[in-house]
Amino acid sequence: MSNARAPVLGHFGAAIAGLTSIRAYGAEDAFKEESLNRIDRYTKSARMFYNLNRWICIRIDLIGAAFSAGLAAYLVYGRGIQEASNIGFSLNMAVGFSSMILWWVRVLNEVEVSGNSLERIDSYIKIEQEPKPTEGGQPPAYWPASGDLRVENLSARYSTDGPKVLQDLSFQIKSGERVGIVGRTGSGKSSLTLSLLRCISTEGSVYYDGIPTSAINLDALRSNVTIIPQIPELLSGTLRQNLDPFDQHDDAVLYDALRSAGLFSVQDEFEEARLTLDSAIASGGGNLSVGQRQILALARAIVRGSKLLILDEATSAIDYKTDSAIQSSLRNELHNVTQIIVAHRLQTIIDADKIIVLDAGKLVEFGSPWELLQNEKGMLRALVDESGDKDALYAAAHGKPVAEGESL
Ligand SMILES: Nc1ncnc2c1ncn2[C@@H]1O[C@H](COP(=O)(O)OP(=O)(O)OP(=O)(O)O)[C@@H](O)[C@H]1O
Repeated sequence: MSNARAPVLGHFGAAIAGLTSIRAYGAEDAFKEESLNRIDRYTKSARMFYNLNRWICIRIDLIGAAFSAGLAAYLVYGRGIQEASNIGFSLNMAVGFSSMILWWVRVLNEVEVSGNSLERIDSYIKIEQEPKPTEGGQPPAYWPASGDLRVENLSARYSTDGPKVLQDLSFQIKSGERVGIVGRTGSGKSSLTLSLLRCISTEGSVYYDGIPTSAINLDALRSNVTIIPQIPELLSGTLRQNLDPFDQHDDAVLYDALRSAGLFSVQDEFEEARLTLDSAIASGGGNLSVGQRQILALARAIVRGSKLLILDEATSAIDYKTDSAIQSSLRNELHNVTQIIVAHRLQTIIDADKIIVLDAGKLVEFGSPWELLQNEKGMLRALVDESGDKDALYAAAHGKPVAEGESL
């Protein structure tokens, strides 16, 4: 019965969360049917459970009643006349005893049913865990003083027997550099960001400010790197709580971060629905657009002040104008912060200090954008040539506007 109840509740929760999509795709009937099937399954076992309960109740009551009646007959008509007080006491105990037996049966039954939850907790405990923090894994207090990153022969895979999704990557990023990662879909861009955080199993070495990341505790590493994923996660509460959950900064710092992240360039100061520090945020950021969520995640990253900031297509849902405003704020506001930017949109990273081009998990090009564009057979050049605004990209990579008719 416990096993059948969870799917009913899960399906109900999912249906409520996706109500708009269900209505939009006209999938009400399919959902209703699935829901009824799950309720049927639950009802079958629930009915059996309650019937068994009644079964045992009636039998124990009958046995109890027969025992009490037998005792009463014995006490009244049996050998020697007993005192009324003794008879009353014995009968009272006999009736109480039979209801106690029933109570015990019910309690034991409950324990068995609840054991199911223990079994589940046990199976969760037995899943493979990440290494626990150790004394030796504590980094020095000054670490990280810079965002220097050195990667040597880094390979990664999602499971121990899975294929290598990154193969022998080696590169070095100086503190404060903006580095773009480009490559076709599935080339390993997101996997590279995950392996820097040791979220997937890796081989080779990654040195962050001179210390190998494999030698430090995971919590220390991850609290010193900020990653903004494609769809950022927000918590329910106010915008202030989302930016600064531990109440460590004042409003001026938070407003500055919001400005740097570009929030004020996408909303009007007098707009009724504009976001302020006191705006309520629904769980998961459900009441914000994906673009707004990305801007808030950026602001949160600025407030955290890590030395290494990874943006995984973090501005993919923002229009080009706002994206370039954000990129220029990131360039100007985050001094001495190394930025690794995974971008599909080449405009976002074409003026980066360096670009890493990945292809099928291998690093095929690494250098400044202009340098890479000189290589006629290069992959970055091919990607730029394929794109719609090739000229603007060349100009941005070169750092100056290209005059009409000038040869690239
Ligand atoms: N959770 C996963 N388990 C197993 N393999 C995965 C997983 N996620 C990605 N992969 C594999 O890793 C390879 C690289 O994927 P990755 O997500 O890093 O690519 P990407 O360059 O970021 O792509 P995109 O531009 O579409 O985001 C792919 O071949 C993919 O099949």
